[in-house]
Amino acid sequence: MLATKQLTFEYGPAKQFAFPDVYCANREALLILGRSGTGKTTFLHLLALLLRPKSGSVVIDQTDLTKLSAAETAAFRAKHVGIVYQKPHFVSSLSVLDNLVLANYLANKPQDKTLARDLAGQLGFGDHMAKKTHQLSQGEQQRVSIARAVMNQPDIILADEPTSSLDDENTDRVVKLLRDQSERIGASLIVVTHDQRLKDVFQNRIVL
Ligand SMILES: Nc1ncnc2c1ncn2[C@@H]1O[C@H](COP(=O)(O)OP(=O)(O)OP(=O)(O)O)[C@@H](O)[C@H]1O
Repeated sequence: MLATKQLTFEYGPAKQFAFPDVYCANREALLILGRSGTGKTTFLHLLALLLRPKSGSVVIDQTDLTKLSAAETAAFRAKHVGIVYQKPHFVSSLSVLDNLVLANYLANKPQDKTLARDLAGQLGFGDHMAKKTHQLSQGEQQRVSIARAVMNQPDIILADEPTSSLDDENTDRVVKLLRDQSERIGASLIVVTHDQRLKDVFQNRIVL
């Protein structure tokens, strides 16, 4: 479960945000729609406490992230939150497999290569595990990002514009993968996007 209350943030006096309260129960999905520049990435980064709000709270299950220290927040995030970034961030010197198990390492969990291979099979990049991530197509990298986001069976999956550069067929595929994976592990799924194609796929949605 993720719930926010009265979240505000500013990059400076000229760029201030007051975000609507959101609630997403376990196993549910929430779509946050907004045009370019309305603050979607900023909001998603606040949900993960990658940015610290000026005021307000972000509660995941029983924990108010805004009450944690920076070190506690990083540890909590690594264990409980899976993030699919707008642009995938990988360690370029590592293989696809090692990028996946790195998520376990960062969460202080045993490296689960069996799960990594299972996910790669389900998401259709099983043949690429020994390659470096830059040797994969953009769509393949996106699927690796989704796999990495679920490697620690997180309580919350946050996805930033996961379909913006994809054609209709791959958009359907990526949305299905995100929903299947989050349902499989019982996580809450929150997607921020300007992609109007997604608005009919998600029952719960808010507009920024
Ligand atoms: N580090 C920063 N410093 C100052 N302003 C910023 C910073 N990051 C973002 N902004 C501004 O805040 C606003 C919201 O940015 P954000 O990236 O959250 O929007 P977005 O809705 O995700 O946009 P897009 O759909 O184009 O990715 C924009 O006007 C942007 O220029």
